[in-house]
Amino acid sequence: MPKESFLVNRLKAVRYAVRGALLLIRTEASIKVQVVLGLIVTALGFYFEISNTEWILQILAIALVLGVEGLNTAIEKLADFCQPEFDERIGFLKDVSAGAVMLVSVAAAVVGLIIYIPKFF
Ligand SMILES: Nc1ncnc2c1ncn2[C@@H]1O[C@H](COP(=O)(O)OP(=O)(O)OP(=O)(O)O)[C@@H](O)[C@H]1O
Repeated sequence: MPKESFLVNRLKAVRYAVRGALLLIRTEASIKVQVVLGLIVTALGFYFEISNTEWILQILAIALVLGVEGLNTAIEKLADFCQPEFDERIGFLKDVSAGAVMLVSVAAAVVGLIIYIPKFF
């Protein structure tokens, strides 16, 4: 079978990644909540006509939370697949992974507060 070109391989990788992102949004409750929050702050961004720098920080914050949340979901699924039984090591792994989500979420919330508190008050 002829080897597929670099371009075809890259296009396939993009297709799989888009499928993964859609699966994540369709199946994971936590991601749905994060997506809704992302849409709300995006609407606020348009309403308050935030600056380019504020848009960049807001987009990075949203992408960081969704990205880390996605990786956390993948780690949880992989852990459940590798060890469905109770195992302290799996508990540690899942706690650390959830902790990473919490850290970026707190940072994103602080970014949001720094942008919007002055606009509301
Ligand atoms: N197999 C296991 N062995 C030991 N502890 C586990 C195991 N599975 C889950 N835990 C503990 O329960 C916590 C919650 O795990 P769970 O897989 O339900 O994640 P979750 O955060 O509820 O996921 P979701 O994003 O689906 O709501 C983990 O952080 C961990 O402390």
